[in-house]
Amino acid sequence: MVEFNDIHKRFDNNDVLTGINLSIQKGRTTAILGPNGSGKTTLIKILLGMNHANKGEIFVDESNIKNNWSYRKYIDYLPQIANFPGNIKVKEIIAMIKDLRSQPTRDEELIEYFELTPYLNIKLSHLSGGYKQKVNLVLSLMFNSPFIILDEPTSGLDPVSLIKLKDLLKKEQANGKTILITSHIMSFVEEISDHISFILDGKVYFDGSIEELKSTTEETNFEYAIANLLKNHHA
Ligand SMILES: Nc1ncnc2c1ncn2[C@@H]1O[C@H](COP(=O)(O)OP(=O)(O)OP(=O)(O)O)[C@@H](O)[C@H]1O
Repeated sequence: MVEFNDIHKRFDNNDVLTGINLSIQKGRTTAILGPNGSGKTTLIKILLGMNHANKGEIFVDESNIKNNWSYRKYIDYLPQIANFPGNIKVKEIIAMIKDLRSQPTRDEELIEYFELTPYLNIKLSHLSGGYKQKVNLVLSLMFNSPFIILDEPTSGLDPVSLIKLKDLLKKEQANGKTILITSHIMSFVEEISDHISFILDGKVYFDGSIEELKSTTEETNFEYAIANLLKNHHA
């Protein structure tokens, strides 16, 4: 569904991505993992046209995205840090984002699901981090698009909300959606991902299933398997 071909990205003297080759398969949940600063968010932003690659090409459904951004209509995106003006109320930001796309939305269902009804008249600046994240999840997922990209969706969520998010994503998977996530919470990644792409030193260092990762690293525990990738790399 998405093919990254030899993607390079440099910020000033910082070579962040130095030849990323990666396939995101339709109907699968792919986790892009890697240490802090390895370029996960940068790669997502390049796919969305928010950053420009210095080299390389991206194909979505076999069509080069260069000068053809129509595929973005079919993506729900949760940014790692969503900054909206703090003096706007929850219900107002939801209405504003709804107005941007004239499409049917499922905001009411999601507001109820994340128990946000009592907070609709609260200003964003008055919300806790976890509630802000729940509002961001409603904003990102309300268009019910077939391709979901979530950059650190677990950020600030308490255990009950985390379980709710996992259940919601499992339902989306069952409905055939394609999901791309980044997260540093390995239990979350292990539970919902079909495929792991691990970025290190600007390249894809491991690409395969969780089972393949465990057998490659000879670790039965997923978190240790990821740590093993890093340890062996630096050995
Ligand atoms: N707009 C920018 N200008 C300059 N440098 C940038 C910019 N955006 C990202 N970077 C740098 O690119 C590198 C990769 O950043 P990125 O946010 O993609 O990493 P990440 O893997 O998502 O990290 P984390 O796990 O900490 O969220 C970092 O060194 C970061 O400082």
